[in-house]
Amino acid sequence: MSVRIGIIGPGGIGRAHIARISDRLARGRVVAVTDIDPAHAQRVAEPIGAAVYPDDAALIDADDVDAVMVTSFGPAHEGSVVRAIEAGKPVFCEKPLAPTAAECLRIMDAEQRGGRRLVQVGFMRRYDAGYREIKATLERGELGAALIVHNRHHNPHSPQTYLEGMSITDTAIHEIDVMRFLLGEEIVSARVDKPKRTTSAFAHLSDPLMLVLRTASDVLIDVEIFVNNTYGYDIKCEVVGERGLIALSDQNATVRTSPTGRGNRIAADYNERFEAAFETELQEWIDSVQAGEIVGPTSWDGYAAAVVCDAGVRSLRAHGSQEFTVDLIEKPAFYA
Ligand SMILES: NC(=O)C1=CN([C@@H]2O[C@H](COP(=O)(O)OP(=O)(O)OC[C@H]3O[C@@H](n4cnc5c(N)ncnc54)[C@H](O)[C@@H]3O)[C@@H](O)[C@H]2O)C=CC1
Ligand SMILES: O=C1[C@@H](O)[C@H](O)[C@@H](O)[C@H](O)[C@H]1O
Repeated sequence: MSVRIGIIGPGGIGRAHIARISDRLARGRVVAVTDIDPAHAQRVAEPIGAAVYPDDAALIDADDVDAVMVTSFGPAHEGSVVRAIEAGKPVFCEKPLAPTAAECLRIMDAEQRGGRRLVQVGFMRRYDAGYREIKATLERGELGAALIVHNRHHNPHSPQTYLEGMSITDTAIHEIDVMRFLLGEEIVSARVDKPKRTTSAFAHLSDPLMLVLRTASDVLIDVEIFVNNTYGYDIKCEVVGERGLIALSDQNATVRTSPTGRGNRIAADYNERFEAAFETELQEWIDSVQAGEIVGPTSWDGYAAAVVCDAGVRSLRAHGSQEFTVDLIEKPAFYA
């Protein structure tokens, strides 16, 4: 039998996930929808024959909802995730698990009180073939130890609702998580430097930013964050090892040559760039729900990334260029 999924807040990414589950993935079905905008929920639910619920609590408690997806905006995540945990239902929560470490700690407390793992966080880059190849290469020791990592995270445009701080908590959080995944260690400090501002961003936003992180073993990581580059969704990651470099290649399988030169397309958005990763991530989540054992990125991973974000946001608010320590609690045995 298919896993019957209820989705809370199907905006941009939520609708893309519904399309994946309905058209391309196996063993899952979206049967319930809710959104803070009921007319929007109705529009999303109708074509897939799903039921509409007035709020997250009603959807979570519905008898025919086996598992919950939370794709509302970050500040609304904690309430829905905790409700799902308290109802004993597996919950896939888009990143960030929550925008601050304090909210993530409350989610972890609820999950531990319930006594079993129910939460998977939507850190989809862990499922990307390029990042997996980098991780495997580092683990085989072919490049010696990693010393420095350069990252680029560009978006073409950010909306007016994208506020100061989100460059860290909503955007660079992908790099923060994937650096922990690749290097297998925690980040211990964060600093934000502010370069010259672009004229393409809304006035309330500092853009671009440079986030500089240091890990427990002293690997230095930089993340160039630019969410109004005007040209595309551009992601780079290059690890400098003791005996060589390894980097993500451009996302395209082909390179086109024409009278204007040689090149490839830049992805327009996260769906185009990471489609394969999203599909693997969601299929593994559906299968893990069916198997009764959740296996993807945990609440601890969501919390550990949020603590780094907290330090980065503090540096940003201190007008940048000041390093802040990342203070993690001791990892509970529950998440070992
Ligand atoms: N993994 C990835 O690459 C991506 C992850 N995301 C994450 O997904 C989440 C949603 O992002 P988008 O889809 O871009 O946002 P969006 O603004 O397009 O959609 C959010 C939806 O949630 C609804 N909503 C807001 N508060 C709600 C509440 N309290 N209860 C129910 N519904 C509520 C809104 O009405 C809207 O339909 C964010 O946490 C974002 O960081 C978004 C894009 C890509
Ligand atoms: O997760 C995502 C968005 O929420 C975020 O706002 C963008 O900056 C990221 O590129 C995208 O992958």
